[in-house]
Amino acid sequence: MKHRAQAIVAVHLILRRDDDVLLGLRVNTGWSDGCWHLPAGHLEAGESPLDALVRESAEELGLTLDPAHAELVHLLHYHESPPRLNLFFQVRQWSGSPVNAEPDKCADLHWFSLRKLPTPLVGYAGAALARLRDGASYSEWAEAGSAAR
Ligand SMILES: Nc1nc2c([nH]c(=O)n2[C@H]2C[C@H](O)[C@@H](COP(=O)(O)OP(=O)(O)OP(=O)(O)O)O2)c(=O)[nH]1
Repeated sequence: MKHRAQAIVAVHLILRRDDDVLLGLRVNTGWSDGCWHLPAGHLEAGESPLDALVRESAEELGLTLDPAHAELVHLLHYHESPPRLNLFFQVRQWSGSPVNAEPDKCADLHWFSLRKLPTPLVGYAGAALARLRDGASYSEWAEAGSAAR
């Protein structure tokens, strides 16, 4: 019998202001707390990745995103059990100003130059941004490190 993988899907927002990107400092989430990370969220039942991106942007940042302005720029397969498909959408136009709408889960929100990202940064987010800078639309990551392809 075939064993088909059942992957968890997570969407990530690369909100771009010229050469800057918006990152949040995770707290009280139970995963990578104390690290900077892109605004992100898990796909919920019945949602498309774009639905999830629009919902998470509103919940976490108070932003209204037009899905037409979201460009899928990278897919990172995270080797874990279950595996994770991490989708990265870049957005350069939006309505409203980003605010920290979930201060219980995010201690700080800040714009950073893509050339000078903060530490500690969630490893695979930094890897995806670096690979994207190199023009790659696909990469793989395992906790021990990345296996870029
Ligand atoms: N590799 C890995 N990534 C994880 C784990 N848990 C976890 O939240 N993440 C990452 C994937 C996404 O980047 C991001 C989404 O988490 P989130 O906590 O922002 O998700 P969410 O807003 O949908 O909230 P929830 O599903 O935890 O209730 O966190 C994990 O166990 N392994």
